[in-house]
Amino acid sequence: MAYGQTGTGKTYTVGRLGKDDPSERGIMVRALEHILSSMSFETDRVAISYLQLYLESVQDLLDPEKTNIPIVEDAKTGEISLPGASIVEIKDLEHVFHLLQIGEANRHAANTKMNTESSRSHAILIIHLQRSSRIKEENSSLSNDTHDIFPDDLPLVLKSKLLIVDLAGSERIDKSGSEGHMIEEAKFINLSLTSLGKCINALAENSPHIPTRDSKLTRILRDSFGGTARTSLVVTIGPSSRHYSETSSTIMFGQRAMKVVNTIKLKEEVDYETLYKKVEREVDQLTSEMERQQKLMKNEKMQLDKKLKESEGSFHDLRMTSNIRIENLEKEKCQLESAVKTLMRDLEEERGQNNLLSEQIAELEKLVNENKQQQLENLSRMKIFTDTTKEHEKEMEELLRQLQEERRCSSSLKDRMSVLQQELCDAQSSTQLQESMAHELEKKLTKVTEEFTSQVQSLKEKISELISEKEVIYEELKSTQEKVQQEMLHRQGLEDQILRLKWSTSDICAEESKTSYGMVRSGSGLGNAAFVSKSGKIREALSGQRGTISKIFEEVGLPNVLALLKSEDLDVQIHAVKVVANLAAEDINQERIVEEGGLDALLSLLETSENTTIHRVTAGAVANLAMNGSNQGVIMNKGGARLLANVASKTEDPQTLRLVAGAIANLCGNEKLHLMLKRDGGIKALLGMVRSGHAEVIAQIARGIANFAKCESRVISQGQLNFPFVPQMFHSCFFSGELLQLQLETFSLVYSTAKC
Ligand SMILES: Nc1ncnc2c1ncn2[C@@H]1O[C@H](COP(=O)(O)OP(=O)(O)OP(=O)(O)O)[C@@H](O)[C@H]1O
Repeated sequence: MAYGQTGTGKTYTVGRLGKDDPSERGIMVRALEHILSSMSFETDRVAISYLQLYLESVQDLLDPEKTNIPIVEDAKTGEISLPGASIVEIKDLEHVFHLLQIGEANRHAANTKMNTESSRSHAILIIHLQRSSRIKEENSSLSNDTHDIFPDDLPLVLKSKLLIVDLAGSERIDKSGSEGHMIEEAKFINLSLTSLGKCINALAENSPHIPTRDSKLTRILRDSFGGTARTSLVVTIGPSSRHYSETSSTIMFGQRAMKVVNTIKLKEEVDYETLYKKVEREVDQLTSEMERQQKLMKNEKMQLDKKLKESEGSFHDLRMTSNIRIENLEKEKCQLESAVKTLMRDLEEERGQNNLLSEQIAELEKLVNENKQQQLENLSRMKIFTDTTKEHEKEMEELLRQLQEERRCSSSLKDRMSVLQQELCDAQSSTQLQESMAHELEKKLTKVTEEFTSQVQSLKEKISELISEKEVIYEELKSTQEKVQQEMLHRQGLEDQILRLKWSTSDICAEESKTSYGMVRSGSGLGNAAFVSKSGKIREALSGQRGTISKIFEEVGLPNVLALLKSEDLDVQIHAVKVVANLAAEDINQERIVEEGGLDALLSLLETSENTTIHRVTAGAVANLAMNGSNQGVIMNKGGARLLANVASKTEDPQTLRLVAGAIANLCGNEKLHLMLKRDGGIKALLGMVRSGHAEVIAQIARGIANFAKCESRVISQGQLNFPFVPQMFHSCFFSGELLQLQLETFSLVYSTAKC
């Protein structure tokens, strides 16, 4: 900037053209001359705008019609631009002269006292410089994002702007001698210069606020003084002492301006246009390369398709060959399987024969078990035989296991064949490998076949061994059968003996049906002596028969006899009860029969059986057991009185009633059981049997009453005798001669008891 009083040589210093004499040239021409001499038209560009600021209006000196050009400030960078101004690119110095001449011609000037050609406007020459460059990353101040996209060899543009300002004169209005319109000019000039001075002052003082918006001059120069720009100020003064104050003011202005500290910054930015072109070129190259690659791929694909077809043809041939081989192998496999099946059939036949043998052995075991004597011997034989059979079975199992192994071998052969099939499928690329595998498989198959043949041979040998062992077993079986035959004959003899015993027992029972069992023989009741004297002969006969029974009993054993009480055969059951009844007649057997469970079996028969003979004979047996004092309590505890009463209520058979009455009569002999007898209905049943009217029944009833009364007489002193059945008996019975004595004795006892 050239600052100074009017006529002091600002325009002379800055804007002189010096077209013919280079020494006459001002800073504008010299600057452009210097730029043009150092620039390259390939990479660099220089253009100028020539403006004037007149009355706070920006005008284009190169195109005077453009007036009031707006001043635009970039919000981001703070750069000032004048969008409406002409920007003319400079090619050479002549062009510079031409443009500056145009601008000079259009500049507003007026005569002042100070200067006949005083510049009344601020002339501003803006030189736009642009230099293309390529800067590596380390030297670049560009943002990281830009470098991420274009990592190296970036097309960059260095931009610069040189403003050469020829300010209007800075003198005061009065001194300049301006009048009218010129006063207005002077005011605007002073306004802009004053605001320029304020800005310089603020910059010199590092004030936070620079008042650049006060005038258009400071707005245009905003990015050209202070901050990042380099500013040079030419101060022009007049040598005359008359202009002392102006000179002083100008110099002070210059001094303040010297205090302004600037920090220059290089302005560079990416040349996006060039970059775009470059990228576009690269895209074109890549597209053509891609098309070329696609073409190549297409050709390769065609070649590969051709090869694939050829491979498929060869693969088809290979598969055909493989299929033929597989068929051959499967045929061999079928043959092997049929051989295995034949062997299996033979083995099954052998097994069937062995099963038959086992069945026969089981039958033999059944027969042998029937005889206890021979059982142990037969068992030992059977054990030996079973062991032998188990061994044979083990051998058979071993053979079966071997056979299963053969089957497993066969299945593994199948698996191998399937693997071979898979491998054949996979062997698209290698026929040789396929053939070698098939050859190997054939070898394995041959080996397996040989192994199988040898195993079959060994099986055959084992089968022949089995056959010889089977013959030995047959011999043993024959001898065992002969022994069983002998055992059966022996058993037949034993069964004959049992039959004979049954018959003899039947005879004894027939006799007994007319008498009683041992109960009448025992002498616990009243009237016993008379009865014994009358039946003495019978008893002698019975005694002989009981001897026979005792012998059987000793031979067979009580448990076995008692077991027959539960026989399914009614005839056997009846005879068994009869035998037990006779045994119970003996004092020695009575307790033992109860201990061995005979009483339970008899009571069970009384409860469950519907057979009258069973009822009769069982009642006799219970009556005999009831003769024993210790048995009486057991009978009562097991509900014997209740069961006897139940039988008595169901039957009208005098023999049965006689035996039931006898049993209850025996129980009546035990004073401890009287309450239970009453509770279980024994006394009531005894009394109810009077309805029979049969002498022998009445006799037993009377005996029971006598036993009861005899016991009651012993306890009468401790309580009152309740004997309600006596009158009923008197009323119901008739007195036979045989029983008269017994009944008299009974009644006398009853009455004596009642009296007490
Ligand atoms: N160094 C110099 N040598 C010879 N002549 C000079 C010199 N400086 C200025 N002049 C002459 O002085 C006159 C006034 O100069 P100039 O027009 O450059 O002053 P100015 O400061 O630009 O005035 P204004 O501010 O009014 O335009 C001109 O005729 C110029 O030729």
